[in-house]
Amino acid sequence: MDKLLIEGGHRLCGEAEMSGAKNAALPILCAALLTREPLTLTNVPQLNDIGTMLKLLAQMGVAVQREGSTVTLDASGLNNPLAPYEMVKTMRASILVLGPLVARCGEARVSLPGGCAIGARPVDQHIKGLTAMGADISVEHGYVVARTTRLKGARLFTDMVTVTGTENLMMAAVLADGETVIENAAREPEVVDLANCLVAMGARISGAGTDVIRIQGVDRLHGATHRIMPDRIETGTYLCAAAVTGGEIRLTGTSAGYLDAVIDKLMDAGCDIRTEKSPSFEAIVLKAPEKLKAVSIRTAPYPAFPTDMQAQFMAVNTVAEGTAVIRETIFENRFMHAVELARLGADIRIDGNTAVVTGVARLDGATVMATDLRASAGLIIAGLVARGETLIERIYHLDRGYERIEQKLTALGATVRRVS
Ligand SMILES: CC(=O)N[C@H]1[C@@H](OP(=O)(O)OP(=O)(O)OC[C@H]2O[C@@H](n3ccc(=O)[nH]c3=O)[C@H](O)[C@@H]2O)O[C@H](CO)[C@@H](O)[C@@H]1O
Ligand SMILES: C=C(OP(=O)(O)O)C(=O)O
Repeated sequence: MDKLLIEGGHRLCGEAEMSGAKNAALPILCAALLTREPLTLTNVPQLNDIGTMLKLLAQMGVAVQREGSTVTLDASGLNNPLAPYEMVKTMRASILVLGPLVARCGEARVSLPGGCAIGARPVDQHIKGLTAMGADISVEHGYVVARTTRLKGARLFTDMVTVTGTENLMMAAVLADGETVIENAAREPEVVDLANCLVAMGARISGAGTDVIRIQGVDRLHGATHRIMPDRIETGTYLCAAAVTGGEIRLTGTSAGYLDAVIDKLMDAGCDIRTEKSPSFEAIVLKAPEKLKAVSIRTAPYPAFPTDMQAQFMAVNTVAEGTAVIRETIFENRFMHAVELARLGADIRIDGNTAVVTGVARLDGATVMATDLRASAGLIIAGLVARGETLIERIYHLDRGYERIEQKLTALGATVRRVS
């Protein structure tokens, strides 16, 4: 099993290009199931989750062509509306085939998904919404089994803000009969990116990016070409890595507009951040202070601070001046990186969904274990600033969500090596 060996203490300086967003690309790949015509996507990141999703779609009968970061999907031959456990056990986003399959085929058999073990992560809201639209759904032997004639538009209210729930229901609604209104919808930029792609395919959607999304069902969608939005979590991760090492970096291929909450906190920590913008280009430039100040955060749905950046900020706070309080309100088991950070000498106290992090003068390299995707990112950030060598085990999590991370970090001046 691959491990990552980091020699800490090098400032990150220079330029890195950010990739397309995993959490936008995954739902948008599933949108290809909604049409018989080809969907071409550009800026698709090369990640294990993307590979898994493409295999899943291919075994359903979708023709997949991939050339670098461009993927073309042709679902005219869709003939097997099944998502088997073996293919979906590593990936939460596999549940996103459910809505499109029910809408297009009138049936689906989708294994309950796996993904990061950061909480129970039920899919009851997806099921509740599809049921309200007329699907007959049962859970049998670990599979969601759905059947319907044509879905009917409905007024849907999710009990909590759910990102993939909103995406699944929006994809189901685009081919439903009549109007669907999703209330309490997720406002994440990835939901908006999916809506933009669906609109390019002929869907009628308004309100994406607000908490009420309206969808007028159409009889069919057509092919389109769509560019996947930049990965705001990858961007935030590199900003934290530069901040913690006292570095100065310029990130291209990304956009500050999706990162207000994260950039605000880094500025509170003392970083100097500016954006360079022209109609066709945007870059974010960060210069770290001599000494970072502790910053408290509370995770919540967009536009508030993202849970997917919580581990990285915990790592930043371990060496900042002062004490930070970190509240995780989205996932009940997303502090697993704390005990691993403690191995490096971090001072962290956990009480329920709250972590109190008191900055220490320095971290010391040690062997640690990555427990999920963003925990891995948090450990890398800590390893970059720790004295000596840090060995991170189980980095397969990392390969689900960060494209060419060793190359990008190395180009910025880090000493990072993958070892078996
Ligand atoms: C592939 C993808 O886009 N993953 C992102 C997505 O995950 P994902 O879409 O799985 O996360 P949700 O927004 O659905 O989860 C939010 C909360 O709602 C709960 N819930 C959700 C659905 C449901 O039917 N029932 C229920 O109880 C979850 O357990 C969690 O506590 O949004 C999360 C929150 O921003 C991010 O951390 C993930 O990176
Ligand atoms: C939790 C994440 O991914 P997933 O929802 O795919 O498990 C993430 O991207 O941080």
